[in-house]
Parts: sequence; structure tokens; C-alpha cells
Amino acid sequence: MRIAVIGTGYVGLVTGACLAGFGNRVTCVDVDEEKIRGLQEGTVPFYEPGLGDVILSNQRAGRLAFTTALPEAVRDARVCFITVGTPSDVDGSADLQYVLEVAEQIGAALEGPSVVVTKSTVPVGTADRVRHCVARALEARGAGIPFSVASNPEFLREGAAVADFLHPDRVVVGADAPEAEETLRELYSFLPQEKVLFMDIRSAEMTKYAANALLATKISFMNEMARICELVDADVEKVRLGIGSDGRIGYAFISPGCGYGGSCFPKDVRALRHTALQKGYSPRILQAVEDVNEAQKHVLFQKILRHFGGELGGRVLALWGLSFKPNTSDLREASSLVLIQDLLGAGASLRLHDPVALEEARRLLGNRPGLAFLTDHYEALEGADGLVLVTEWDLYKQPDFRLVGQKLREKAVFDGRNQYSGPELRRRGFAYYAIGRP
Ligand SMILES: NC(=O)c1ccc[n+]([C@@H]2O[C@H](COP(=O)([O-])OP(=O)(O)OC[C@H]3O[C@@H](n4cnc5c(N)ncnc54)[C@H](O)[C@@H]3O)[C@@H](O)[C@H]2O)c1
Ligand SMILES: O=c1ccn([C@@H]2O[C@H](COP(=O)(O)OP(=O)(O)O[C@H]3O[C@H](CO)[C@@H](O)[C@H](O)[C@H]3O)[C@@H](O)[C@H]2O)c(=O)[nH]1
Repeated sequence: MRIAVIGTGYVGLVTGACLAGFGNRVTCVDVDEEKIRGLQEGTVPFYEPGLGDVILSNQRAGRLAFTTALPEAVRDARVCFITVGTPSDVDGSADLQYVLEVAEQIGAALEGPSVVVTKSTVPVGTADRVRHCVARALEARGAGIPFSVASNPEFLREGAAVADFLHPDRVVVGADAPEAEETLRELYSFLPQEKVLFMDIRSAEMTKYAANALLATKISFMNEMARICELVDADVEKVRLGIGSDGRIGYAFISPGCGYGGSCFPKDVRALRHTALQKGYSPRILQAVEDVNEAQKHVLFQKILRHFGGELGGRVLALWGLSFKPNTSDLREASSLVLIQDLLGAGASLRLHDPVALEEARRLLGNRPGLAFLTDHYEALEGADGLVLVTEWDLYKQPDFRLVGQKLREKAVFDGRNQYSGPELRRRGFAYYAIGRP
């Protein structure tokens, strides 16, 4: 099948490369010329385990191409996937300008029947707007080309994107035309039939927001439990095991920490809240999920401040892990950025390390006074008054604490992801602080 994928971010690249792997002829389009040039030369624009290999093998086999020329890619595509960004607008709503712009361009370029599929995360009703944009552009050319629209929200996680795409828990397709349903059924025939859930378009669009909102709710709930645990001298990690073992609750997404970040949960919870408010309903749970998360991003800072008697001027701290979660270079809405602002604002100097996000951090944060970027995580500890773990990369899971103690000026560990053993560290002479643990 000929497929066009418009937008070569995490979703577009993974979708395009994986679908090419099933023998489809895929062209990926982006407006970012540098990105496309890099992809044509085999450079993946971000860190995503396994993605480079899938891209390269399909590119070499002639099934996957990259271009900035949308019309050529779209012209004879049986399926056009829209995978551009839908960032938060100032009022919290999803900014649909890129999605609608692409829909218009598809309408201006189509030469044969096609299914236009929204894979970006978009508010309920967007497929209707996409349909309208495509139809208007076709009409403007006087072209009576038949097309249909569908919603196929994506559920992959960064850091595990290829595996998630190839082995999803489910694929959701919202379609209201038989040809759209048939085409997408054929496209996803690499999955067991029962994994592909067909429904009406609006329900499919809503499913994506409901899934992310529920996952974010689990995290905020657990962060709230951690706050209460601290007040009553209970250990949230024991509580986590105790409740996760209940099959009705499960272990997934109940790890407390320094707040959820990334390009999805924060913006999608905001967008869903905005949709509800627009319709006259004030969503109290979503509001609480956001409030708890915002507060949680400052919890580690408060522990650090308290440890140093309320004064951080002249203090140096080493930060391990900057990306919003392990196995990605993505820093969008990362908790580390809030903590860095808090610490710099209080007069501390920071020695930053991340296995892959260091360059992106340098680009974002610039060479401000008080910031040092270190490529070795032990070197980051040198002369620091404490180690702060923000993102739980594997590299940080079993550090040599003898070495950590030697490098640090003051033996203090602030563990934002509950990775270390308090009793063991205290035995070794460290002051140890975690989230929701005595
Ligand atoms: N990142 C994820 O893990 C993930 C997972 C599921 C769903 N989503 C959703 O998928 C969508 C895309 O997310 P992402 O993280 O892949 O985005 P991204 O920001 O990584 O990439 C978007 C790409 O679209 C390109 N683009 C913008 N306007 C364009 C245009 N007019 N024509 C062609 N290309 C254009 C940009 O240059 C950019 O390369 C969002 O709606 C997001 O919420 C993301
Ligand atoms: O128990 C947990 C699990 C996650 N997190 C945090 O939650 C954020 C998001 O993590 P994760 O969901 O693994 O990453 P994303 O790549 O943002 O994926 C989410 O957002 C995507 C975009 O919509 C969806 O496709 C995925 O299904 C959904 O998991 C990160 O900051 C994590 O540190 C926690 O604090 N505790």
C-alpha cells in the first residue's frame, strides 16, 4: 500500500518506518528541511532505541523515503497519516494549526481516492474539521476526488516506541465510511484482529485523551499518597507493592516521583480540561491531577532546601538525569527543568549529567552562570554538596556509592525516583531523602 506520513516526529517516524517494514511503500514528509536532509542521509533526529535500524533497513530496501515535498508524497497515497504536533495553546487547548494546514495541503494535492487519518492527538470533532479542510481544497481545484477521514490515535511511549507500535495492547480506529474501515483493517492485518478496535470517530478521539488522563491520574494519585505517607511515617514503596498486587489496581503507573512530564500527559490533560470547560463542565479530577503534578515538581527542591537549612547560596549540586523519563533525549515539560529553575533561583550551582539529553539541555538552558554540563556521571559529583537523582536511567541504578562518597563534598543524596535503599545509604554515612519514604 502507498502511504504518506506527514510530520516526522516520534509518532510519524515510528509509524512510517514500521509500516514500511510490512512491505508498504511509505513517504515521510516534514517542513523541517534540515531534519529531512538528515533522515535522507540516515540520521535519526532524536534518541529512540531501535528506531535507527528500522529506518535504515527499510530505506535501503527502497520502501521508505523522506521529503519536504508534500504534494508528491500525497498524490497517489491510499492512506495519508497526519502526525504533526498539537502543542498546548496559551489557554490550554490543543493548537490545531499544523493539523488543519496539512489537511488543506492534502486536499490541494490528492489525485486519487485516499483515507486521511489523524494520528496526532486531537480534540473530539477534529476529524470533521479535517474533512472540511480537505473538501474545501479539493473544491477549490474543482477536483471531485473521493476521500474519507479516520481517527487512529497513537498510544506509543517514547523510549519504547518501536516495540509499542509493533506490539500494541490495542489499536483504536474511528471510522464512519466502509472504505476507511477496510483500508485500515488491511493496514493493521499484522495484528490479531481482536486488537484492532473499530468505533465511531468521536469516541476514538476521546479514547486517546481518556487513556492519558487516567494514566496521569494514577501518577498524581500516587504522588498524593507519597505526601500523606511522609506525614504518617509510612513507606509509599511498600504501599505501592501492597496495592499493585491487587489485580484490580495493578503495578503500572503507580510509581511516585518528581511529577510527570513529557510532550503528552501535561498537554493532553490541559486540552481535555479545556474541552470540558468549553462545554460548561468543570472537571474537578483533571484539575486536581494537574495541581498535584505541578506541586510535585517542587517537592525535591523543598527537601534540598530544608537539608541545607533554607540557604542554597554557594552550594553546588549534582543532577543525574534530565530527560522527562529514561531512554529518551526529550526534555519537553521535564521535571528536571523546574528543579533547575528552583535551584538556580535559590543561588545554587549545578553540575548536570544525562546519558543522552545533555546536548539538548545545553541548547535549551544555554551557558548560564551556575550551570556545568558533564559527560561523565561521576565527574558531575566532583566538589558537589549532594547528588540529586531526577530521572531513573539504568546507568544510575547501581552506582558505586564508595566512589560517590569520595567525589561529593558533602554526603547527601536526594532521590526523586525512589531508586536507592535509605538504610544502606545511611549506614554508609549519607543523608538520604526520597519521595514518600521515611
Ligand atoms: N511523542 C509521543 O510519544 C506521542 C505518542 C502518541 C501520540 N503523540 C501525539 O502525536 C502528535 C505528534 O507528536 P510527536 O511527539 O511525534 O511530534 P514532534 O513534535 O516530535 O514532531 C512533529 C513534526 O511535525 C512537523 N510539522 C509541523 N508542521 C508540519 C507541516 N505543515 N508539514 C509537515 N510537517 C510538519 C514538525 O516539523 C515536526 O518534525 C502529537 O499530537 C502528540 O500529542 C505523541
Ligand atoms: O508510574 C509512573 C509512570 C510514569 N511516570 C512519569 O510519567 C511521564 C510519562 O511517562 P510515559 O507514559 O512512560 O511516557 P510518554 O512517552 O509520555 O507516554 C505517554 O504519552 C504518550 C503520548 O500521548 C502515550 O502515547 C503513551 O501511551 C503514554 O504512556 C514521565 O515523566 C514519567 O516519569 C511516573 O511519574 N510514574
